[in-house]
Amino acid sequence: MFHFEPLPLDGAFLITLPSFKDNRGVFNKTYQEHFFNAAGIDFQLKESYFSLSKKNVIRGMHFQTPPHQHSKIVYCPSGSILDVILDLRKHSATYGQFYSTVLSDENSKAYFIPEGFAHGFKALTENAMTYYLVGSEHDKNHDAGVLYNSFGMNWDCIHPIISERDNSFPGLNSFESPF
Ligand SMILES: Cc1cn([C@H]2C[C@H](O)[C@@H](COP(=O)(O)OP(=O)(O)O[C@H]3O[C@@H](C)C(=O)[C@@H](O)[C@H]3O)O2)c(=O)[nH]c1=O
Repeated sequence: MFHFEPLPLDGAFLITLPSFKDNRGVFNKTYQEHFFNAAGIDFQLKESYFSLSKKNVIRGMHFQTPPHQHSKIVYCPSGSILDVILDLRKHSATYGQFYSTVLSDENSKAYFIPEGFAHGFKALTENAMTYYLVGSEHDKNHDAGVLYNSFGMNWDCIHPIISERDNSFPGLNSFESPF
């Protein structure tokens, strides 16, 4: 069974995926419309992708701006990541607040991340896989971000491996949220 834990950031959930282990290995279910709807989540899949990251890679904090904003389901089928979501909804009581947790092949946890959030993570292992189910198609002109170290998250990482683009995002304080 899916287990949906509502997070303190309204609309976001930490999900425990159904996981079946036997002598061959493991089988995990990542999405089933009926159960997501029953938990109050309306999600329409438009795109899916995954990344593989070296240990201490930080990717984020990413989102797509309106009218291409999206919700997404994120999980880690292989290795482990420290995964972070940041509320960018201007009228939200938790604007600027974040939540972080470990997603891994051991714990079978996933996030449901609503529209209006930024998302990022640090790879805790070599070859950490991050898998996404996404509610809108990629649009490079609306692909945006907030600087990963500008909102109070302790990444516990002195020399992260990070892209130039991610390092050039505005900090949360100088960011005008479109959400
Ligand atoms: C996200 C994305 C990237 N790309 C391209 C752009 C670029 O050339 C290459 C790598 O893109 P990035 O550096 O943005 O990859 P990455 O940093 O892994 O991007 C991901 O980061 C995490 C934190 C998320 O939340 C995801 O939604 C996504 O934004 O892939 C697509 O073609 N489609 C896509 O949907």
